Amino acid sequence: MRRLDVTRERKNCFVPTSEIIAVEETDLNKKQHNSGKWQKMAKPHAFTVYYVKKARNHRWWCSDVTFWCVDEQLCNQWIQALKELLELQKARPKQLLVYINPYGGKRQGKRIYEQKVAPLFSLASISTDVFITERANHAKDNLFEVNINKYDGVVCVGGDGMFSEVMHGLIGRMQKDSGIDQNNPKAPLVQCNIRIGIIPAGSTDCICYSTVGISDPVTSALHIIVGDSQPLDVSSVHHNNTFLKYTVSLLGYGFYGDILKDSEKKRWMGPMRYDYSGFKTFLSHHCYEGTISFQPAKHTLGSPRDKDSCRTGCHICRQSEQQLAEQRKKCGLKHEEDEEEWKVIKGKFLAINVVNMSCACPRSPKGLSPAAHLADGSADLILVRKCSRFDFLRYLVRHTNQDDQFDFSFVDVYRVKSFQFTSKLLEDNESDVTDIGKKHFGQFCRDHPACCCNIANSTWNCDGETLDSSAIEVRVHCQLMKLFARGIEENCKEASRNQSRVEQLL
Ligand SMILES: CCCCCCCCCCCCC/C=C/[C@@H](O)[C@H](COP(=O)(O)O)NC(=O)CCCCC
Ligand SMILES: Nc1ncnc2c1ncn2[C@@H]1O[C@H](COP(=O)(O)OP(=O)(O)O)[C@@H](O)[C@H]1O
Ligand SMILES: [Ca+2]
Repeated sequence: MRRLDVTRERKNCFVPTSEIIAVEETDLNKKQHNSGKWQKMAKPHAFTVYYVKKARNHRWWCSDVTFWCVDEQLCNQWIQALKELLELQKARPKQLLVYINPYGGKRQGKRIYEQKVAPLFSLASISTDVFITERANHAKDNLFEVNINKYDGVVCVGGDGMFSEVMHGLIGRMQKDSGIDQNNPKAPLVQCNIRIGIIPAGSTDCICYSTVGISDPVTSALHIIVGDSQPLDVSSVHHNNTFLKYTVSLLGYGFYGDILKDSEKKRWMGPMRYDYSGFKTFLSHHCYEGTISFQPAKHTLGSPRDKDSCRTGCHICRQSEQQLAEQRKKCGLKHEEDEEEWKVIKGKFLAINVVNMSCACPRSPKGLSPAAHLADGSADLILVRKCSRFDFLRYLVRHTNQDDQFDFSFVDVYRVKSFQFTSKLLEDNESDVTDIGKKHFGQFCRDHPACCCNIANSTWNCDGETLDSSAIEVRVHCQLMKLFARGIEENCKEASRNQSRVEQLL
């Protein structure tokens, strides 16, 4: 194929076809061609290639380059050839179902979608059915009714809560269609092959940040367009053989549960509500007593204290994927009895966090567990035992800097595949239902009334949704669903430098 010269003073660049967004014949009436030698062309022809340009900090944006030539046939041949190359990109979505939460974050979801995302989808010839939610659970309910097979993916515009809603709709629908009882905590769940794309427009946007590396609507739209795919572990939460919720990011009791509960009353403050409630909860310094049991994740190679983080093409997640495939071959969807040992820990805790991913977000760029993996079939259990306010502050500050947040005597971290928690209050009530006196201690610790140990239960923060249950059972389901994402790319700065250094387009 002959080469076309690249016009303008732009540096030449190399773009993999997988990152070309669209190719269009250029409207010469709109495009100025009064620079360089093209000015002298009697009747120029041109086409424009739109492609992904990688900037710093994992940010992507849509750039374009226009090629001019005098030969109309040659120009058309190039357009045709490039369009055929794009047709070969089979992982790209053609039809998407979009849910927008107009009240998430700073209430900008609709504007963000219309101004930043819809034009890119249209450029990439993606058709969309857009649904603006009118109430909580609207998207979830709708997902049980729509003809889901019509779509190549579902996009949610909002925060982690909105993502959680869409995920519950899709996973729930999948289990219902396959006759799986979600109330059975041991039921092997059916994988959800319809990918979800997240356009961040919420308050924390931790799921987007932890899977793409930045909370930026344009970057996320481009990940959807190029058809990226990132498998994701999902944990199910049950109480007494009753299904409560699924979680992919943070399941937190104590500190993060209390922040969430308080912040819900301050929704009008927007994302700032978390700073306000965070400060208030920090000052209240409540700790909670209970029993934790967990099964360590022995199948995975990594550890929560690893220095390396989960990155695009992570070998630890790939190894778990292989194990999963082998297990499926061996047992199909049959449940395999799990006899592995349970470890039990009793104590007083300021925070009990179970995280399926790092939980990195703009507030905490490394996240709650920097070495957690997106798709290894395990979660990191972080226990912050009762300590002084000062020590707890030191711990929190380490969420925002490079220091090791697990290097404290009052913090323990375990990689687990299942986990259970029962609050002391519930244990007492269950073991001694007749001892009515015990129930009247109210908010105070019986051992030391002056300490901050709260006899009342905390609530669970389940991906930003409150969950009131003082006893739960959690199980990690390896790679239960997929996102339009590629994980966090290594050496992003290096990649963007290379992109502009290499010399040829195609
Ligand atoms: C002295 C400085 C202390 C700073 C500590 C900062 C710690 C931040 C950790 C953030 C962890 C985030 C885990 C993600 C949780 C989200 O799923 C949840 C809901 O998100 P969304 O639906 O988008 O609103 N967000 C939260 O629970 C907020 C936690 C904020 C804590 C300050
Ligand atoms: N139209 C709506 N009105 C009220 N709540 C909604 C609506 N659509 C979705 N929700 C709910 O709002 C909650 C928070 O949404 P989210 O997009 O995560 O915003 P934020 O990040 O600010 O919490 C979710 O639980 C979701 O179910
Ligand atoms: Ca994981």
